[in-house]
Amino acid sequence: MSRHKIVKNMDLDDELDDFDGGVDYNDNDGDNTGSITDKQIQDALWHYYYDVEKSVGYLVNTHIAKPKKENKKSVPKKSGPATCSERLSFADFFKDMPWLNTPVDRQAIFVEPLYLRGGLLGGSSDGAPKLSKLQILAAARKKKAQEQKSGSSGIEKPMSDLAINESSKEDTTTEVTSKTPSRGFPLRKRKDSNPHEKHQKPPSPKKEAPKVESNPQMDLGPADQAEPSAFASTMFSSPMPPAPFANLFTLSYTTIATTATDPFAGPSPDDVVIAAQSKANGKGGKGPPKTNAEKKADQIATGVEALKVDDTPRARSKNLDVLKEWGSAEKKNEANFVVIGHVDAGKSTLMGRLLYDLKVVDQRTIDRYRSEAEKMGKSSFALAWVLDQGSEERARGVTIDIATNKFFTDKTNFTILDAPGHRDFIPNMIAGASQADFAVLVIDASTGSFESGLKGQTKEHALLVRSMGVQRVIIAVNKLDTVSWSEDRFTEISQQISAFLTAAGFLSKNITFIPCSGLRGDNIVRRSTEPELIAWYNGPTIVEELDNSEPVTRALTKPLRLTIGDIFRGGVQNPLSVSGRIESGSLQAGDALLAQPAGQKCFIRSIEIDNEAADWAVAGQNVTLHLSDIDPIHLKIGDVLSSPSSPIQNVKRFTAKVLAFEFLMPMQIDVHRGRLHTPGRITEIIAVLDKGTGAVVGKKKPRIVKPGAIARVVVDLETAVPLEAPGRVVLRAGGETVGAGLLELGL
Ligand SMILES: Nc1nc2c(ncn2[C@@H]2O[C@H](COP(=O)(O)OP(=O)(O)OP(=O)(O)O)[C@@H](O)[C@H]2O)c(=O)[nH]1
Repeated sequence: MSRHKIVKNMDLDDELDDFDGGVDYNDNDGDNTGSITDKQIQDALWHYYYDVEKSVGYLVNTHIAKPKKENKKSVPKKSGPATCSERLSFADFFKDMPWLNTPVDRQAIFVEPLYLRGGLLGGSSDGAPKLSKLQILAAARKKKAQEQKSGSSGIEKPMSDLAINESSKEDTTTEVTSKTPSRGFPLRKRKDSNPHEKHQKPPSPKKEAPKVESNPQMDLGPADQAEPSAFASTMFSSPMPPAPFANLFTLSYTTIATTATDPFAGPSPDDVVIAAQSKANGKGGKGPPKTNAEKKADQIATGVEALKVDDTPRARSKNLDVLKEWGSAEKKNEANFVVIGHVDAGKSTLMGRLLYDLKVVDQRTIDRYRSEAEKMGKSSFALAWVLDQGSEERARGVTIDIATNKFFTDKTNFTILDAPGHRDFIPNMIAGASQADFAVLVIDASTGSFESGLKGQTKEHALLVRSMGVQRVIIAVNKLDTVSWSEDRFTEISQQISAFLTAAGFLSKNITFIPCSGLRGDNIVRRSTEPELIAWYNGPTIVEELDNSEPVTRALTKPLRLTIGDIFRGGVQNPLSVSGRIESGSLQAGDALLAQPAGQKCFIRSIEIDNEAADWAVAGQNVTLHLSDIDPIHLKIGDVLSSPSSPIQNVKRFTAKVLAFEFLMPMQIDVHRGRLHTPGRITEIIAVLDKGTGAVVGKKKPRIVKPGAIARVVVDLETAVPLEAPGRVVLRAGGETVGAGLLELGL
């Protein structure tokens, strides 16, 4: 705790009550020596860090024991110890400290060595220092360089900052060649030897160091002066250092009494440490200004960080005609589907079963999950663990983030995007839905669960995927084993959901219902053999229905767009990689990319598709791109990569045609587009539109839009982000989805 905080927390009366010390402070015998005021006591305590004994000693010496006259003599114009606002000399402050009472005959005099001590750990002091060959070589080089340069203002290469050892050697050697005596301790680099500072400031005429009253034997030229430590700065900083040398420190131990200033004028060492710690923890606060050494260390660290990426070799483009390559390649359909539905509907279990029955996951893995899940008392979640890999997801039994997995049928390569059902994780569900070609909506058919799901996320998820452009949905009427494979229950659910989905804009031909049990594996990969079920259903399984999907149309000829879904850093071969689905266009190794919103250019070093190297990729494919020529700080999840020749623009304002999930009015919102989300505000409602024709209905500029209506709204964002028509956006406020729709125009 800092001194100031300690003082704040102290009760002065308590502190005084604790001490009697044999002195009667109220004993006023008419003499001034006995009348010590509260202020004087408080000042004494403050002055002596609440050391009661010292405070009393001081008060007794000053006001009681010594005659008034003498008192005045020793502390002129003062009736107590120096207050905070008054300057206090170190001689006064430390006068009772033993180290300043060293008898004169025992005081040491510092004698400087004549030459720099060379060799290991200073080496022998006989004669001239022994220098290494490297030192001699460096000295000769330095001397030559100095002769060639006029003055001392040459600009060093920023790279030389990285050669810390080398430069320190050079400094030392320079000392030798110029016969400047060493002080016997390592010298720090001077402020004006920082090349970055030289770039910023024009060279200025050489200035004289300020004259400080000191022992001439101990005088150091500014070039030799080390920078003070934080503690030294606090305790010994010169009272009025001229601005240019404010950060230089003179080790004038013999002048302490004359150069001392208020040691508490700046932050205490504790405060410095606390500020540094809180800064390191990212807990706000600007903290104390950085010393030159710290700034330099930062610059070097930044340089090294930047080098890591810049060092990555750039790939040469093969200049392929990617669309031609794509046309002649052997290819299968590729489809991404998102699995949606209310929490605990059985989404992860169903997908785990699908992967298990298709042998994407082996028996041993499932057995391991089962025994681990049993230990946690969650044995029914073993199949869900195929997708729920996070420890928190497993402990809580809920999906938190989108889980992806792949499987292949004869016709199609599928990517599963298993979305979380819990309302708290809707933003992650939106991210998954934004990459999906179609959706599998899982409904819990067990008694009561279907009904609560309808009130929960079943409808919200379905509306969201429709608003995000998904046209086809397969409904898995799940957990039918819990209702004895009841056809009535299946029919009831199908009718209600069908009515809702068609109202939400899905065409009947794009909606399919399949009765199933993910836990048991009925109608997932294999057809059910349950007599009660096969008595009334002999339609396709989930996988058969997935495989019946129409091939996805790809926006191959449109400009390249890829939203970053994940970022990987620190790989040995690939220091920076990103993954995501190519929404439109194509790319190849060696291509330049523009990362928005940062506006930074980078290059594709190499490409991976399904963990295999590839030369190119096209819209619809999920890719991992290894990048070069960009600092990772310019990239984050949700950013968009595009081609520099037809870049996506950052917009701060747009109009959108949205379906209102809740009442809409001018209000604060969050705008979601895939993984990207940013705060903004609905600033204007332009009109309410007819659902079928899109014509304006009612009066223009209404003040409010009812749930279920479609409206054209203007949205202003806090920061510009990459958005363009006809992108899909979701508007959320207070943890609820309030609307979703089509971006019409960036303004
Ligand atoms: N009886 C029965 N239980 C099932 C079936 N499918 C899933 N369950 C159980 O339902 C519970 C929830 O399953 P999950 O797969 O985690 O549900 P989820 O929809 O993925 O949950 P979130 O992702 O957290 O929303 C687990 O205890 C499963 O064992 C089923 O077909 N029949």
